Amino acid sequence: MNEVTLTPASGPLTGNLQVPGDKSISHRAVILGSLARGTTNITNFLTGEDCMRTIGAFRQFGVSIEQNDTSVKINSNGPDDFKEPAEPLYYGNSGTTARLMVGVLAGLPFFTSVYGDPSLASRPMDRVVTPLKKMGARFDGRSDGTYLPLAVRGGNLKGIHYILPVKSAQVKSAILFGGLFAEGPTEVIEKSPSRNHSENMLRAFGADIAETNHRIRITSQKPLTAADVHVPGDISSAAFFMTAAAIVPGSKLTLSNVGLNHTRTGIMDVLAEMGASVDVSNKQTIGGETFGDVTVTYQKLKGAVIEGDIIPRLIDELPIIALAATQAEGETVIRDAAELRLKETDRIKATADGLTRLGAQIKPTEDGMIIKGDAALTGGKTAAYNDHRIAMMLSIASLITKQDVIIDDISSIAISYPEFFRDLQTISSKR
Ligand SMILES: O=C(O)C1=C[C@@H](OP(=O)(O)O)[C@@H](O)[C@H](O)C1
Ligand SMILES: C=C(OP(=O)(O)O)C(=O)O
Repeated sequence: MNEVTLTPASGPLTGNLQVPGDKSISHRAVILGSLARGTTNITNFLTGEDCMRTIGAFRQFGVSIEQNDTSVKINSNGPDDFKEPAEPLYYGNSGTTARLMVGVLAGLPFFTSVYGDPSLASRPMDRVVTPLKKMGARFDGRSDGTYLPLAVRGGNLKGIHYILPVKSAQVKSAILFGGLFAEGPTEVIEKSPSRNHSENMLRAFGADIAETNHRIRITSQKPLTAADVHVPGDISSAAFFMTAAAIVPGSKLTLSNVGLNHTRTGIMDVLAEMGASVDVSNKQTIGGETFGDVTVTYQKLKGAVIEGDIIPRLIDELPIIALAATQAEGETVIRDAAELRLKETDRIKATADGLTRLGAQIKPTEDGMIIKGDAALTGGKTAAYNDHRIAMMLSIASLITKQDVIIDDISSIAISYPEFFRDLQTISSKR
C-alpha cells in the first residue's frame, strides 16, 4: 500500500508540461516492431508498467529488444524465428497487452499460456477469444476461455468477416493482428469508430490494409517491414492536466506534443462544450498520427450530456470528466458507457465512490452516471480501487478541495504515468 496525503492548490496552475508517450501507440510499436523483419527504433516510448509487459512478452519469444529510458530498439527476423516460450506469459494489469497479444498468439504455430494480476483475471477475454477461435486458433481457459489464465495453441488461421459486437479497439486490433497470419483476407466492421492506431501503424509497416466506411480489410503479407515510430504524448495522460486547468480558477496550462488523433480527442471536445477554452497549435503528423500543443484556459464550466459515438473517443477520460462535472453549473449526464464497468476496476462505481467521499454528489447508473454540479469538495480519505486513472483523478481533485485528500494507494499510477506527481508539482504553485 502506498498512501498519500495531498494538499489543496494555493492558486492558479500555470506553465507548460510534456506528458509521457501514448500508451496505446507504445504497445502497438513494440508489437509491430517485433513482427516486422529488420530494425525498428521507437522514440518517446512510454516506460509505464503496462508497456513494459508488452516488451517482456516479445523477449520471451527471443526477440532482441533494447530499452534505454524512452528509446527502444527492436531487432527482429519476424515471427518465423519466434521460439515457443518455456514459461507462462505474465501480463500484469494490462488489458491492452492481453487482448492484443491474444491476436498475435493465435497466429503463432506453438503453445503459449497467459496470466495476469487479479484485476486482469476478472476482465472478459471471450471478446477476443471468440473471433480468433472462428479463425482457427485453439484456446482453453477459465469459464471456457472467458477469463485468464488462457492456454493458446495458434497457427493455421483463416481470414474472417467479423462485425464487432463491442465498441473496442482492443478487439478490432486483436483480429487485425490475427489477420496478419491468416490465409485469405480478414474484414472487421465497427459500428462506431474506436481508436485507429493499429490501422495507422500497420500501414506504416507496409501491411496490406484498406479501410472504407468503418470496414477494415487486411490481407496477410509476411513479413512486415520495420519502420521507426515516434510516439506522441498521451492525450489520456494530458487529460488530467487539461481538466486541472479547467477547474482551478485563473489557470492556463499548455500540454506540448500531445497526440491529436481524432479517435482520441473526445476530452477536448467535451471540455470545450462545457465552456473551457481549448486551443491547439504547432500541429504536425508523423506515421499517420497527428500531435500538437494544447492550451486550456480556465472558464466557468457548465454541465453537458455525454453519450453515443463520442464515448469510445474518451472512454478512459470519463473519470476525470466526472470530476470536471462536479465543478460545472448544472447537471452532467454520462450514458452509453457500460464498458467502464469492465476496466481495471468498475470505473462507474469507483468514480462515484471516490468523489462522493470527497463531498461530490454522483448517482451511478447502469451505463454511466449523473453528476450534480457546483459541488464544494471537502476532502478527506478516499480510495483509488487500485486503478491508475482513478488515483490520478482523485489527485487532481485534491487541487480544489477545502482540506487535504488522503488516497489509500497510488502505486497503480506507475501503470501509465510514472512521473505523474513530479509533473503535478511542476504546475501547482504550492507543492
Ligand atoms: O486499444 C487500446 O489501446 C485501448 C482501448 C480501450 O479499450 P477497449 O478497446 O476495450 O475499449 C482503452 O480503454 C484502453 O485503455 C486502451
Ligand atoms: C483501460 C485501460 O487500459 P487497459 O485496458 O490496457 O488495462 C486504461 O489505461 O485506462
